[in-house]
Amino acid sequence: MNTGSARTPKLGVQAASKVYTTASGDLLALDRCSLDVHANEIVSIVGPSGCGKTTLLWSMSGLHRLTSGSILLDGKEIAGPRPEIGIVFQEANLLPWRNLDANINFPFEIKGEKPDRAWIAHLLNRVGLDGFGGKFPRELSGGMQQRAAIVRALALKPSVLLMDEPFGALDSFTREEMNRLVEEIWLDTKTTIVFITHSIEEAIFLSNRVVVLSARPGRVAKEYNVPFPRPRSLEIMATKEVFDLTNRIKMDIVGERRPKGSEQPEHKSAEIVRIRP
Ligand SMILES: Nc1ncnc2c1ncn2[C@@H]1O[C@H](COP(=O)(O)OP(=O)(O)OP(=O)(O)O)[C@@H](O)[C@H]1O
Repeated sequence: MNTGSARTPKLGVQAASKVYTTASGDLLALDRCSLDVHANEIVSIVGPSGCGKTTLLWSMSGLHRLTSGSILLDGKEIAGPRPEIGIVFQEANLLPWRNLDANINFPFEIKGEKPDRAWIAHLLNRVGLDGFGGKFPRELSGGMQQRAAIVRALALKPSVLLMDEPFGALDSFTREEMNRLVEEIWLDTKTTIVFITHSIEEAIFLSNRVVVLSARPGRVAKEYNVPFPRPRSLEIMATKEVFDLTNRIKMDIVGERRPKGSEQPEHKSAEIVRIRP
């Protein structure tokens, strides 16, 4: 499914800046933010609230235009949404008047393409929604709706899946279940995933790399490789190494949140930290 080479990042963010024009003036959300995501990686993006995570993800999807800078997919600049890039939002956004099958078919109808039924059946089975195709969103729990949203995105066989805090609204038990599901799907498909979350535990559980953004305007402040073996069992997640890494990232975010007076923080190029398993 992936075509990126070892040299060319699957998704490249180059000096991305985004200014929102608001009633009270211009707001710089991203400031020359650069980041490479390699094929088959799961990269999580964390950072203080309002630092520009969603802005960055939407820019990566082509849904948001950057003020300056560029987004490259397999080395080629993108100028708008691309079929190779799927996205899952915090809300499942299923159409309430369509049943699950019809919701999953919807993007294909828009594109005038035939869905790959065998692949969709495989995905529904993978996420435990076998036999639910005739159900309407109101008949499904929040976790089931989000699983359906993941199937809808993966049905299009994207080579990159962008996930914007997809499990933020779920209870912690369902959230852990969903994290295991994403890991399983990734082990299955090796789809490149960029995942935004407020939960450092979730980021560490899922990722090959965790990227910490600075306080707004967002830039990459730090990166951590996450070398723990997969599947990441409860035992692995309870180790001192995971605990220490969680705390380091927490401290980074708290540090970024601290008021820095009127000066803009000066960001050095991102430090890459390697943790031994
Ligand atoms: N459409 C918009 N118009 C104006 N300002 C916006 C818009 N979208 C986001 N912003 C502002 O840009 C900044 C970054 O927002 P963004 O949602 O990208 O941050 P975030 O890190 O995802 O936030 P959170 O952690 O709260 O989810 C915030 O100050 C936000 O208020």
